[in-house]
Amino acid sequence: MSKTDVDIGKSPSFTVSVRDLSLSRGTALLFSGVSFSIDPGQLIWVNGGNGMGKTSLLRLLAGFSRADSGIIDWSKDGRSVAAKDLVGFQGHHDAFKSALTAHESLVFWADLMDVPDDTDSVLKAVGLAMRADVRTGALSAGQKRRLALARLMLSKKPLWVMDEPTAAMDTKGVALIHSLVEGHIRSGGSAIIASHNPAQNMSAHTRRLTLNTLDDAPAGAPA
Ligand SMILES: Nc1ncnc2c1ncn2[C@@H]1O[C@H](COP(=O)(O)OP(=O)(O)OP(=O)(O)O)[C@@H](O)[C@H]1O
Repeated sequence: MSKTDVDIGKSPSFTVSVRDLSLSRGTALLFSGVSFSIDPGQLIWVNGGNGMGKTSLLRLLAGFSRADSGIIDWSKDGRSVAAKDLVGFQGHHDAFKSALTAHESLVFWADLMDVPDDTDSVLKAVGLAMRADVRTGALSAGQKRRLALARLMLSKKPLWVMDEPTAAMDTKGVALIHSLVEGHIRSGGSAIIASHNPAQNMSAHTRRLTLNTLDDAPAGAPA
């Protein structure tokens, strides 16, 4: 493990299996026939145009909503577990209270997630050590994204589900995300990333899932 790798504890053996998932919104079929599985050390890159259902799929994977049909099985050490036991989610909304400082926000989340308070080290890892005492309401958009990344590291969850993590990030921020995800995967984690950008080879086991159905043919499994 290198200095920036995330310690996710004793390498858990986990798999998330998705079988024949379909989801509609209103009268529109977003996707159907989506099947894949992800194991430690793997990365799945979810592509698709605006409104194709990337966020909706990620929310299913995080256990926040239910599919119309199909199965998602989250398993750890051979036993089915709840999504929250495996998945750390980084979405579009940061969910930080604007009156709390960056440091206070992470202390709050560490307590809520019942994980060790490694606040200082994760703030440093995302380049926010010097902004630790700034209210989150006064952070820039990119700094808020970095803080959300720090919370994801803090969560110690083995599967990172990330929705457009590079949005609002500068070039250094994009490189930082790539290296943190690489480190996470190297230390036995995995990641599912939705992005408009082409897939990045952050893992030797990178696959791509393209959502392009919207009311027509089923989306295929990742190549
Ligand atoms: N709760 C909801 N109620 C009704 N429609 C919804 C709901 N959530 C999503 N949708 C619709 O489902 C479609 C897919 O939305 P989603 O956010 O998953 O797309 P996306 O691929 O992430 O898009 P983008 O690239 O623009 O972020 C959109 O047409 C959206 O309006």
